[in-house]
Amino acid sequence: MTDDKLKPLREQIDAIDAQLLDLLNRRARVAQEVGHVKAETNAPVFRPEREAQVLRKVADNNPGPLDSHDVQTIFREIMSSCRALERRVTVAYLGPSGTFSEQAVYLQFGRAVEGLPCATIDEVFRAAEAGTADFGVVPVENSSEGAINRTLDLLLQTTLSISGELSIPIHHSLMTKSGAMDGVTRICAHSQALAQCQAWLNQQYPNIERQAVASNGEAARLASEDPATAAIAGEIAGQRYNLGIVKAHVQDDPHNRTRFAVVGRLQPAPSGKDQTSLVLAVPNKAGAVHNLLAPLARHGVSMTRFESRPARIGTWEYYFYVDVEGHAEEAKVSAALVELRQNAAFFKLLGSYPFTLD
Ligand SMILES: O=C(O)C(=O)C[C@]1(C(=O)O)C=C[C@@H](O)C=C1
Repeated sequence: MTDDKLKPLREQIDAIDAQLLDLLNRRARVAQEVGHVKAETNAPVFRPEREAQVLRKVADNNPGPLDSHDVQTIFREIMSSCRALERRVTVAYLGPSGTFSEQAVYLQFGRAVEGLPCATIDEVFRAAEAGTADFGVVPVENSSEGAINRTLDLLLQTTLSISGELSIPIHHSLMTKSGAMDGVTRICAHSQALAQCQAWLNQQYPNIERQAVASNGEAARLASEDPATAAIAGEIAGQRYNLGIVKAHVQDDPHNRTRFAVVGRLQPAPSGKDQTSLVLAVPNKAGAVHNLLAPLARHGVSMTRFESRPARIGTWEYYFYVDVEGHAEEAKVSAALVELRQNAAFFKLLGSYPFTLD
């Protein structure tokens, strides 16, 4: 009875799927042509500003009933597959596979990329600097634990630019080989994850040793090899290493998120809604920071982030990591940057890129 009713509806879906398939391949053939044009001039395959515009447009024009975020996810994958026909880009990230960094790679680039897992954040930068990877994806900041200091230090030294950013929810699970805690003598995770679950661990397992390891993915791998080791990691890492969940969502803050930056040699053109990141330092005098930032207000440029980090040269001096709204090529941003550069003891433009955070 139900099947009788379903049959004509499924026939409609089949007919629409055939049209979609045809349209998708027509789009792919045009992308191939774009690829040929780019190859003639050695132009970059990945154009984040164009992808951001396509995604904004489909969300703006979406009549429903599909949710706009879901439509964007579909189009992200369509563009990823089309891009891969031009050339498959390689993206380095903090591995092993199963980490939140890997998840961030797929969220930003879609699935049709070559992921290159690296053992450390330093290696991610090196891979992109050496050209082994086209881009690197690195964690910048966690909503409960603050800045990822190693990334901030490397951004200061690198020749790469920031070409994009994204933020993803971070849900940690406690996992073991058996799915239970019997016989477990240590809990492994990245130091950030241990910090993000500290209150819960103090309450539930105050007497089990905690060990910081290179990544949550590495913790999951260790737990898969040793029944006396538990891992705190994302569920994807647990699935990859066949772990059982002892308890899901053990992070102290249920809204825990991490912001990632995409680094590479590419400097994206303006997309219409962009953000610019820079690092500044001022001489250690009263009012210096206030004076330093005055050009932003004067030119009507909004600051969206301000983070300080000790310069570690023995005196109380700081580097300031600043994000502002707009692209460095926009007149008012460019004018403010010229003045900021004049006032600062140190000035480094990290990059302008499409604004994508919610
Ligand atoms: O417009 C381009 O430059 C393309 O290569 C096409 C396309 C797409 O599929 O829409 C694919 C890759 C780029 O990153 C941007 C967009």
